[in-house]
Amino acid sequence: MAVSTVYTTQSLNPNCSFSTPSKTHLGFHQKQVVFYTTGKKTNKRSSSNFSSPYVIKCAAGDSQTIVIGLAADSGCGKSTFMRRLTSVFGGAAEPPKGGNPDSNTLISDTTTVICLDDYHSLDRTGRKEKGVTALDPRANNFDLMYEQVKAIKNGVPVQKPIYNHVTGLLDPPELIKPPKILVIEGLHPMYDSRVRDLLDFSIYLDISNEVKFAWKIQRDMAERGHSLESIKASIEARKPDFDAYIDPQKQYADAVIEVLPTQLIPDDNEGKVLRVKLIMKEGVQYFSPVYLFDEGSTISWIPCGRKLTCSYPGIKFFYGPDTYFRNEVSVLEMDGQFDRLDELIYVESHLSNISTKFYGEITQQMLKHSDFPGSNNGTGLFQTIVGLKIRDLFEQLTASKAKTPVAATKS
Ligand SMILES: Nc1ncnc2c1ncn2[C@@H]1O[C@H](COP(=O)(O)OP(=O)(O)OP(=O)(O)O)[C@@H](O)[C@H]1O
Ligand SMILES: O=C(CO)[C@H](O)[C@H](O)COP(=O)(O)O
Repeated sequence: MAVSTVYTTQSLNPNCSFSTPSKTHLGFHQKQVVFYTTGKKTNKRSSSNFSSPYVIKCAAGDSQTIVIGLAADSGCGKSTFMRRLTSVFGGAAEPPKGGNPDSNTLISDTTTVICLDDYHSLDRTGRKEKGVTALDPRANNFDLMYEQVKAIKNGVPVQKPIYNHVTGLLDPPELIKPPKILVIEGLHPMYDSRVRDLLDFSIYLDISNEVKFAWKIQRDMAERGHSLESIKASIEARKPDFDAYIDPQKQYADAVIEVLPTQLIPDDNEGKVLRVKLIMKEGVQYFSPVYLFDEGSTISWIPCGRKLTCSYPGIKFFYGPDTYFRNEVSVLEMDGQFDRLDELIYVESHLSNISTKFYGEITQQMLKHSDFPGSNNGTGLFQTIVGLKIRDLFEQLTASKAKTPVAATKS
């Protein structure tokens, strides 16, 4: 295999050099390679696959990107969470300017969110031919994911492939420059131990089957015209691989947002009122779990009354210590939904360690995005809180790095 000219990122980082890839680096499919000369495509590619055409090695830059992993199944609220997170840092997130209109990447001043679907090694037809789902590790290129996340973390731009959800094909790659914060979101951010070890913080969105089903119906039936039968069939078809490869990642997460049916309405099967748990691992550097009233105590709180308007079935909070996959955790739980979002300030004022910069910041964020799904319940509240904790973690990590001399080289 001859590699001619590759897209050169050297102009962006003079510390980098290139070499041809090893077999391992190319991984599962090494036949289809894209060659570039300074952004111009010079050789054809197969639509069925794409692997990185080169290996980049760079000396240390001045800055290091902080990497956050967000894992969840498809349709479980990752995009909504990302919009809340980006908003905490100010500014809107947009696809790369002038790039592929079907890019899955979102860039704002501080954050770049890349979707791990872009590391599918098999396109839609390829998966069908091999009889594997996108959740199956064999349909994903973890070698490339690891190399590229590591490169970005070390301040090196990469040419990341794009999985096109419109066509089901792998498109030519896009340039990803190292941001201050890189979020890798998708099915497998914590599956491969090498990628997992690159994460500074990890989150898992754990949506129970009942709720997932209700959300899928809402989106795919109401908004996309799918039939009830096809939605059920698609959930069932994914379930074995979801259980085998996606769900186990939650054991590694620093924070889990678990979404369950309410316990306030007996035998509820509508899935509209939700019980949401924020499970926060203890002992994570730069992350101090949020607490209600008194740290470490076990507390059950019904805030409805004079200061919080509640209609049926009301609102119930719970806070306390627990264990989760043999780790010590703190759990904050909210069951029910807010009638008036402006009154959330009452709840916010009873929470501590929320990493706000001013009184009422959570309420302000929630009001700002009141049209996002989950704004009246624990999903929106806890996503906003995790966003604030990530901002705090980023600021602490940046401050600590500023004090530490930069190492001579990084691998
Ligand atoms: N907190 C929530 N409350 C109610 N519905 C929600 C919530 N979050 C997401 N949904 C529903 O799920 C759908 C998918 O949400 P979103 O696009 O954020 O998920 P996603 O994980 O990014 O999906 P995909 O991976 O398929 O792009 C929304 O259109 C909405 O119907
Ligand atoms: O689980 C998924 C993550 O988003 C998708 O189903 C997977 O990426 C395949 O996408 P498509 O259905 O568009 O071919």
